[in-house]
Amino acid sequence: MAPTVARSTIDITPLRQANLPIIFILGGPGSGKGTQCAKIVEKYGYTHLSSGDLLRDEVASGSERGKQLTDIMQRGELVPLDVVLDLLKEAMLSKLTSSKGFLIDGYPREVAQGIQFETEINPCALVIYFQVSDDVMTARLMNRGLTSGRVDDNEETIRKRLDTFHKHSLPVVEHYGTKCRTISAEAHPDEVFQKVSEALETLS
Ligand SMILES: Nc1ncnc2c1ncn2[C@@H]1O[C@H](COP(=O)(O)OP(=O)(O)O)[C@@H](O)[C@H]1O
Ligand SMILES: [Mg+2]
Repeated sequence: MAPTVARSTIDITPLRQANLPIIFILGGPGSGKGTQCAKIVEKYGYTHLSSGDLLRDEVASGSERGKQLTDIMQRGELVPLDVVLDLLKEAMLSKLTSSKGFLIDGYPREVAQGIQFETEINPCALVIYFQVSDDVMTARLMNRGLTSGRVDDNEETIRKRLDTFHKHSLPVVEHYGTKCRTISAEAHPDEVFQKVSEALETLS
């Protein structure tokens, strides 16, 4: 049964008109998206929006919408795409005046999400995909799970998240074709960031 989660109604005209660069950051769980985004924010002044963090914040807020999300996330499944898009729009609007652009981390999780985002907001300027083997992602997440307190950093849920990623998110990489830069991300974070910087500098 498809879960129902409340929608919001907000006017995003200012967001569309500002036309700031939008970069989708793709990669499996534990591929280093958060780590690299933090470095991009520091060097380039972009705003980092992690769909996972926005969802977790919404859950933590105790709102009705948050309660509806909790069960879905604990199962390692994807939440309804409209809800994630609402949260992203709200966050982007709130950062509009202070931002040089947006890093959309962990989104789109599936092709339909990307199409909906670009139709309702603006087309993305670039897509970066961090490529990491399942074994390395699993090891990193088990390690992160020791301290993260995240309900989904456990072996069972990690396996499901990897499956979900392969099934729904790899087609996104293909969908974006030459707009997507694939970066091998098993090396040290500084080495990975070197390649990220090169990709970003093709934008300006
Ligand atoms: N290049 C890297 N090499 C080794 N460990 C990394 C690297 N990038 C991230 N990590 C570690 O792997 C875990 C997952 O990274 P994170 O940035 O949270 O991934 P994601 O946001 O893609 O799920 C974290 O514990 C992080 O410190
Ligand atoms: Mg993350």
